[in-house]
Amino acid sequence: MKDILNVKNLSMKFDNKVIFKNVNFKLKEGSMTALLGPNGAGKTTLIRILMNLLDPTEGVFKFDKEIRLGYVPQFRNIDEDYPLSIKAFVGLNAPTIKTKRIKDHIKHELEETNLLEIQNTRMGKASGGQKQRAYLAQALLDNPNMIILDEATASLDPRAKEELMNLLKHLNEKHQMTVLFVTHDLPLAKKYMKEYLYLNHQTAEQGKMQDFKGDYE
Ligand SMILES: Nc1ncnc2c1ncn2[C@@H]1O[C@H](COP(=O)(O)OP(=O)(O)OP(=O)(O)O)[C@@H](O)[C@H]1O
Repeated sequence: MKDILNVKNLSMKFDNKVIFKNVNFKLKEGSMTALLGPNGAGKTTLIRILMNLLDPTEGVFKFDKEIRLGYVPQFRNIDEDYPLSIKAFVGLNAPTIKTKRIKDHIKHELEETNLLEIQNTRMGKASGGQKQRAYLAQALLDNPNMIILDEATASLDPRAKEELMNLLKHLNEKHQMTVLFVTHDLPLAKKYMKEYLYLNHQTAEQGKMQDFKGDYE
């Protein structure tokens, strides 16, 4: 498998505070990587840099030119009276005029994320797992071949966590989706992820998930 991301000598400082320095790593196409590290190690900062939302202090990174990036945040701030249905919420990431092709695409992603049967449920009434899967469906509308998830299982119950992880596994195995998954949940990462990238002490270490020995919690 080819490398789809090459990060070289990446350093980040906020004011004079060094978050990480000289970070080097590569990700392979179709890899499933847990981005691990204690609070404040810079996981979200690294993701924001990779998504071009923040400039690193030093260093470079390069995605393969065929990469289409999707991003799934941790769901939050959806009030109980939020009016949109799950289907309408997912469709926010599609053109306003819903042609048949677009409607079919939305339906396909609702199906892919096990939301089709409850597509008319209001987002405000949906469970945490359903809301989180709606965010995933939204991201999938962009046809990404790499997806970054930032603590997407953090506030889910155990069953909803497993369901989301099984979806990621399916996307990885059936659609060769490359996955980068920020998490503090080591047991979950050990069960579903294949590789790890561990940010700690201002540096990054990479390896096979089954060999991860860090114990930072
Ligand atoms: N825009 C900013 N300006 C100044 N400091 C920042 C900024 N963004 C993040 N930081 C600091 O950078 C450090 C790394 O934050 P970051 O959110 O990347 O860590 P993290 O590994 O994602 O942590 P957590 O696991 O708690 O989410 C923290 O000390 C944070 O306070």
